[in-house]
Amino acid sequence: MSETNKTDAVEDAAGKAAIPQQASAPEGGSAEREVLLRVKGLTKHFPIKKGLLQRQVGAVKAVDGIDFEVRKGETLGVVGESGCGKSTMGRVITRLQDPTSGTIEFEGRDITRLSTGQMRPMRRDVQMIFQDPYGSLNPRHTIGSIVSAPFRLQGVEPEGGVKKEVQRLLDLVGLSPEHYNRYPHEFSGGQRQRIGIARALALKPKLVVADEPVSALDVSIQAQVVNLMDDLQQELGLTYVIIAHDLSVVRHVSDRIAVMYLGKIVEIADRTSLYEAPMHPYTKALMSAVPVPDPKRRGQKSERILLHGDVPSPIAPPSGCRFHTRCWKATEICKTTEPQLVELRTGQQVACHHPENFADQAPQDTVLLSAAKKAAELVPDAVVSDDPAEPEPAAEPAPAEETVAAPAQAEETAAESAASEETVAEESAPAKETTAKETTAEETTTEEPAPAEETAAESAASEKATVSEKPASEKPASEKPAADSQESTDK
Ligand SMILES: Nc1ncnc2c1ncn2[C@@H]1O[C@H](COP(=O)(O)OP(=O)(O)OP(=O)(O)O)[C@@H](O)[C@H]1O
Repeated sequence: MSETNKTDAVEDAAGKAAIPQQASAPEGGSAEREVLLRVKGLTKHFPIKKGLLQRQVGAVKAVDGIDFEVRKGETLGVVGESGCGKSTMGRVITRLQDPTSGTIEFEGRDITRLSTGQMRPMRRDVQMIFQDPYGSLNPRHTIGSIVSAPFRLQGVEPEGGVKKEVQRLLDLVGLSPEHYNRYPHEFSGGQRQRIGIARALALKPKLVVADEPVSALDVSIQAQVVNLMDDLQQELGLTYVIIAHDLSVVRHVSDRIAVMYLGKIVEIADRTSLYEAPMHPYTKALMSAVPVPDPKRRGQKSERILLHGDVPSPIAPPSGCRFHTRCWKATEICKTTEPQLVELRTGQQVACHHPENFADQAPQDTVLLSAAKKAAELVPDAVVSDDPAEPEPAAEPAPAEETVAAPAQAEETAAESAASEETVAEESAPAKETTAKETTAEETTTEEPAPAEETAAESAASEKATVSEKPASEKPASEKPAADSQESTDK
């Protein structure tokens, strides 16, 4: 968002979103900047306790060893499916929650173990914007009281007095200073989010962590809030970490993007590389669900990679690569050895044994796991017609050969899989025979659900999934790939 040159608002395929398209960040520009936040080996495990003695019987591994840096003035987007640990990561790096292990450095200073008192001066520099503009403002407090709270808590007396400064902040976020004495219920969702932003900016922070800042808002209002955050970044030199599951929003706001899966960062790269040449299969599947509002691509067919199966439990994540239970490229090494996050291209770090758009990191390991053959499916998106009056043809069903593996080495692996299916007795039915009741090998061995696991499952189910987590046959008719001509392009 930092090097944004706003151009005209772009409508997406459904003609509804109006988030401004940004100019690409100059190559390498972001990398040259000073590091503001450095996170190393960060973990956050929530203990699961049972019995009278409340003995710990396990842990939800919400964040499980992540490393990244945020540079001054940049926007780092963090994406991933529901329950992958994005919000927990945001709360831990702002020290709203204590990490289990790892280190967090802010401006070169280790803040990992600072006490609440020691953290107080740092709170001015690190602020958070919350997802829910309805729940994050106290309904009994006036806007003036809410926005001035940081001054009271920090004992800061702004020049010209608190009221004048609050009114300036309200004006800065596009609200009338006369709203000072009103209550949150008198405002719309978008206005409330502006109030939350004004509160976060009161103490002139250096880093703002925004957790799903626009997901609770109407699409038209989302664009306004995104624009506002962008303007404020340029005006105040802010650094953002923006957590979101809406890939269109992340694409428009971020300089670099980190992709999380089950508590791990699987890929981190600048926006252009990530969207144009994703290297982790999971990133590729996520990106295939992003609508491209490019008039030149009208009339062309596009395809989405539909991942089968639920996200595994963060209580007992799969061995090796955590994505191997849903990956169409998974081989034995993926099951046994955890891939490290390494820089395979300049500025693009990936944790994968068999990356896309790059040389295979484990070329000796070529035999696909049986689960890999039914892990993903290629679903043709609806053809977008040039003529808005012309009805869109229904998408063709995916040809049988395409149902097993996704692009790149997919043809080869699909052919190999098809051949080995006939010879390997233990292997299950081919992907085209996948039924709603089918489970992967890991699913059958997953431990009995614990309360937190249920929460994760519920949240996963309620997510407006960019990558559908259910087999197509489980979905309502309106969501089935063949019928979702407009809806699928909206997501
Ligand atoms: N306080 C908590 N106690 C126990 N488990 C928790 C707690 N907070 C989060 N979790 C679990 O940690 C995992 C990661 O949750 P988190 O909210 O960070 O994910 P997320 O990627 O932000 O998802 P969403 O997009 O739905 O908010 C989930 O399985 C969740 O149930």
